[in-house]
Amino acid sequence: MNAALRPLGILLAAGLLAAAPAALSTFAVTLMNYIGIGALVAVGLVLLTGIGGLTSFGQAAFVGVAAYSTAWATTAGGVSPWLGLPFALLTTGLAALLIGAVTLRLGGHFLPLSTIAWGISIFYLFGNFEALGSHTGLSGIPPVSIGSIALIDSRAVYWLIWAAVGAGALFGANLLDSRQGRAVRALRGGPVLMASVGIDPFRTRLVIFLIAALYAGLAGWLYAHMSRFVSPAPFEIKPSIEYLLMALVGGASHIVGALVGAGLVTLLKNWLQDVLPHVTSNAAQYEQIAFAVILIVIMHHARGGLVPMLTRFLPRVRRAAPVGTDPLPRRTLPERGETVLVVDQAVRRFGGLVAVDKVSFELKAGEILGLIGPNGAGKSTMFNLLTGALRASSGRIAFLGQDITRMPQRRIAALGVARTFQHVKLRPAMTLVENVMLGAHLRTGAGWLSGGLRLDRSEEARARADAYAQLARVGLADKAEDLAGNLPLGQQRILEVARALAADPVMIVLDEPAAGLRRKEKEALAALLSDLRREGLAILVVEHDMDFVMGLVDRLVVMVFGARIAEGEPAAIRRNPDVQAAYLGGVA
Ligand SMILES: Nc1ncnc2c1ncn2[C@@H]1O[C@H](COP(=O)(O)OP(=O)(O)OP(=O)(O)O)[C@@H](O)[C@H]1O
Repeated sequence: MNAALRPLGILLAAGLLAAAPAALSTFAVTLMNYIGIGALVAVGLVLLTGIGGLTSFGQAAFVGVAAYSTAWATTAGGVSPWLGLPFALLTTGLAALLIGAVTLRLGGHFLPLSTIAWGISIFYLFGNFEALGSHTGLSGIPPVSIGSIALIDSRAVYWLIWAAVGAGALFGANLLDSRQGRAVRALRGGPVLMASVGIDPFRTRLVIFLIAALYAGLAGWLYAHMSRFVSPAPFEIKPSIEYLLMALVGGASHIVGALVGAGLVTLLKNWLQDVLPHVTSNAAQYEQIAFAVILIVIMHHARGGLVPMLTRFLPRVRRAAPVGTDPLPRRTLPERGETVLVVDQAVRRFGGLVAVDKVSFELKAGEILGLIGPNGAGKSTMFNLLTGALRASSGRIAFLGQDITRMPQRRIAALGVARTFQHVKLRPAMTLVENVMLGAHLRTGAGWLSGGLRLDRSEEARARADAYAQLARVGLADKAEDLAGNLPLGQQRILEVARALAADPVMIVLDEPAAGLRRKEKEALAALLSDLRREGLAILVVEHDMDFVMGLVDRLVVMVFGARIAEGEPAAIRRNPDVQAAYLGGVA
């Protein structure tokens, strides 16, 4: 949305919402309350599913855990509903952590499947638990009171619900524009990308799963004190699917989409419940069929949902470049000439295939080393061993004197190893500057809460200034606010170099950085790498473009069939008969 339109849109929406209780009938206000509760759950699902790519069919069960918790605490325990809220969030949070810890390590379809199992089982638990009123449920739940005013009337509860929706939406939007939010947005880029910039993908998944459950928990608390009665039915798998539908219809990757989706699905459901009994005696089944049809139509025609479909026609918000902000502090690099990397007899086998066969070499600060060899020689595998993306079968790799042979990728990144990828791994829907800021994850420390509450602004400003500086360095500053997915492939490679530099590394490893670059871009890249060498960085380059490599590197290591067949200065390598034979015609 346009920068000027956004506050105007928010003001208009807030004005309409504030006028609604006075303007609408009691029935319509009650409907609005249900929309608000649905919207809260859907905001959590936007973060979890739309942005993080983790599908949950169990959100209604989390709503139920919270609703039952507060119902039980306030009826059997006699505590105030305000105390019921932290209790409800605690039980929901614990349930989410438990389920998340068990299932989030499993990839593929395990999460959706296990959330279905969780959604079904919790429904039966509620229904069979005497203390929770079995299938009859719990009644007599007290309303929430503010001072002496009990929020009994739907017009009174309306304010509480929509204040919660407003706060929840704001927290979600803030979070997405923060350090941890970028981590969530990077989840779809895969674990190797995440770990290469020092992010723990499992932890990120677990926390966003927890946050989505807490949104559902807040909705459950509101629901229990609005209805003043809870029974198992609203928390089974069908409402879970409806919540998911809300997020998908509105636009699974937009917070506003959650609100729009909740509105549309609730209104449609209400309309179907009015109309279908006149048409069929099986209204409930036909309602499900109608929702299934809508879901299929959306999947086919508007995968991103309605909000992105509409905002596509509006100009995107482009932030101004930072002015006068200090960038992030930098580490002290090792002295030039100091050995930073020692690879000693590294071996990596894939079954019977030896992809890296007893390879040894060293790399010094202020040096560019080229790793060359024909296709399948084992260069990328060697790279993956150095960065921790793969473990060596035997041998030893040391970085700055520390044994990193079996170290997890994230810890190696934290020591100062940054990389680019042969197959570019960027987040296309994030801007260039956001992609680069991802690289600075370990140099910043803002947590989830400070991101959501916007307490991270000064650190964010410094990280942005730093990212702009890196983009300026690689010649992409004028495109800083463009989406990375719109860049030509060659420039995407350069953007990966900027992201690697944002980590303030001691060593960068570049996997075919010149592939797809035009001549002028190659020259600019070579000039940049020479500058970095002068600054004392250790640089390792895998490259097929011999002209580029020969004019740039200090030394070359040549690999063929996994083994190192030669090492030396470019001129000597050019003359080496073994190398010429390996390349069938020479490298010159
Ligand atoms: N995960 C894997 N499982 C099985 N074999 C693999 C795996 N990764 C690489 N290999 C094999 O190891 C050998 C070395 O591959 P690698 O990708 O490291 O070569 P490369 O020198 O980087 O080649 P290219 O220049 O084509 O990228 C190849 O035979 C490849 O098929």
